[in-house]
Amino acid sequence: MITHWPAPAKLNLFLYITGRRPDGYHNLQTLFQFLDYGDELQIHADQSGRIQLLTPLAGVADEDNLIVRAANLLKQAALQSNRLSASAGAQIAIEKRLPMGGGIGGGSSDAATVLVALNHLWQTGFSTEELAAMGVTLGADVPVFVHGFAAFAQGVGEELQPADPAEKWYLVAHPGVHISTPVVFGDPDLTRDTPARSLSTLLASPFANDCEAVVRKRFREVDELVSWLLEYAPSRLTGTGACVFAEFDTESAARQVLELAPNGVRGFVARGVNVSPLQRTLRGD
Ligand SMILES: C[C@@](CO)(OP(=O)(O)O)[C@H](O)COP(=O)(O)OP(=O)(O)OC[C@H]1O[C@@H](n2ccc(N)nc2=O)[C@H](O)[C@@H]1O
Ligand SMILES: Nc1ncnc2c1ncn2[C@@H]1O[C@H](COP(=O)(O)OP(=O)(O)O)[C@@H](O)[C@H]1O
Repeated sequence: MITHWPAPAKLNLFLYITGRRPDGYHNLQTLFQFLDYGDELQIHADQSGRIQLLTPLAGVADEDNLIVRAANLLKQAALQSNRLSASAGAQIAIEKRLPMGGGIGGGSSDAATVLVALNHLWQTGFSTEELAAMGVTLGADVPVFVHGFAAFAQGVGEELQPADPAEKWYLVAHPGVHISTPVVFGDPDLTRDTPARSLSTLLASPFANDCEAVVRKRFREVDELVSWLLEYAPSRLTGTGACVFAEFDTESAARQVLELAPNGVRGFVARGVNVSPLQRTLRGD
């Protein structure tokens, strides 16, 4: 019986905005890779009929917590298709390591881990595709965490194609500011007309993030952090921020730079991985 389930972080190694859809959402071309670092969930299936979160998150009501929402979503879908009895329940605890709203996908990853873990523990037999389709209703990044392979994503992030980028070491740093995703996507200066390109063309070009210019313009802390990291290594924003990452060939090189981080900057060092730690746990690796 698996009781400990990883919920890894992700990076957007590149992120380009290729257009705006009639519903206001933006079409993206982005390359997702996982980090061998993240939250850890303890999940016990029981017969209480209830989903219990033993470790509430500060500032997030339990009913809004993506962990609870994912568990309820799976339970409802399983009840509707007669895969589960109403007495099925779960106790869930989380060790939260990933900064919330940092562009490294913590909430989405927690949700994906709950979907995958409870599908396993409750033996509800949903396919990965079915779990991903449930997950996308919780957030655009949930499907990539459910599938568990590094991926080139298009559309609003739901069209996934497996990818195999180099597994570098990363220093991921948080400048201590909160950045709202809708505010970034609503900025009139956002580049939203980058021409769509093939994956092979994108992999052969320098990687960039179209959100970075507006985020650096709005947040001096991000601007200064990127400038500082660029003195040591190729560095950029992940997602819509606030985290930025610098890439290194070795763990020790990344750690040396982390030790020099300015006051107010929190960070960690982790390896990029193309198979998610969640997949490895499920496969018993
Ligand atoms: C752009 C990414 C890249 O990973 O940013 P991060 O959240 O990781 O920073 C994500 O796909 C984000 O996904 P997620 O954080 O789930 O976004 P949502 O809650 O669905 O969207 C928040 C708001 O951002 C805008 N939005 C989001 C995604 C998108 N492709 N186009 C948009 O215009 C919309 O205004 C939407 O109402
Ligand atoms: N389990 C959870 N972990 C993190 N955030 C959560 C969770 N449940 C709900 N949220 C909400 O989702 C928002 C986005 O979280 P997160 O996925 O960490 O950021 P991002 O999408 O920038 O990577 C948070 O600001 C928080 O309000």
